[in-house]
Amino acid sequence: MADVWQSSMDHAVAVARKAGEMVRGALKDDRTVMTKSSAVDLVTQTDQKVEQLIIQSVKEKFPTHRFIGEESVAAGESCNLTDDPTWIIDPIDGTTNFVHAFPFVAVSIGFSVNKQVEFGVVYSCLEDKMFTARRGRGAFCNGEPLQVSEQTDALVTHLTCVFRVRGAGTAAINMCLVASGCAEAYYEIGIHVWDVAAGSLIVSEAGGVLLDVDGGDVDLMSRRIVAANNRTIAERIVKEIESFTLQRDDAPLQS
Ligand SMILES: O=P(O)(O)OC[C@@]1(O)O[C@H](CO)[C@@H](O)[C@@H]1O
Ligand SMILES: [Mg+2]
Ligand SMILES: [Mg+2]
Repeated sequence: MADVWQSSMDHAVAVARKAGEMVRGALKDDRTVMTKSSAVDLVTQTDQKVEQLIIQSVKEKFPTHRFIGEESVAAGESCNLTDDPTWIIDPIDGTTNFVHAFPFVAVSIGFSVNKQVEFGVVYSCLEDKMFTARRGRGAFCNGEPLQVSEQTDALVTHLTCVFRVRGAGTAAINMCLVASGCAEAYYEIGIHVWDVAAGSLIVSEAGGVLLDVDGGDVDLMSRRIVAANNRTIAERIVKEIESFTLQRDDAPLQS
């Protein structure tokens, strides 16, 4: 049966590649850094230009679709997920890495309909790795199928004291490492929906498990996530985490 979202997904892959070219080009230029919510929340003109590039090109092709983009939200746009087809965009996931030319920098595009992620595209642009997933149809890296690891002993991306730990500095790539079988798990409290919308589908389509840090179902607006190769490891991580609650991404704006 024809896939109604295939042309949107093809467009996402094409525009992510273009965005990656922009990011690679910008690495050769001066990278002027600004801050957003705190001294460690960085943004560059490249983040803003890449988001404009993606949104503009999607608007031309799919004028009725909606957007949640990191830099648009930072500029005051709302962050509410509706049932409408919605592009959830992190133009550069790993801005700190980008500023330092640390080679893990991703363009992340998730696409949801009826609040369900239909496809995810994460382009690790300095590695030239294009991760894709379509709901119900598997996850791929540069066209090769992805499968989570079968290990029962965990290598974890991000913070924890009981497992062996690595971190790429980008939620999107950390999740693709789990999907690729290079790490068994990733967890984080403090991410935003644009960091994980695409990566979450890539993990689940590669056979992985997603949980909230309290062990319930994952909620992409809650700013908390555990992604693992299997339920046993996900639940072990849930047991170890001292969880806390942050203001949700879709909390009403303060006036
Ligand atoms: O602001 P950016 O670069 O889009 O994203 C910030 C980020 O890279 O920082 C954290 C690193 O662990 C992750 O939560 C998240 O993906
Ligand atoms: Mg990000
Ligand atoms: Mg970003």
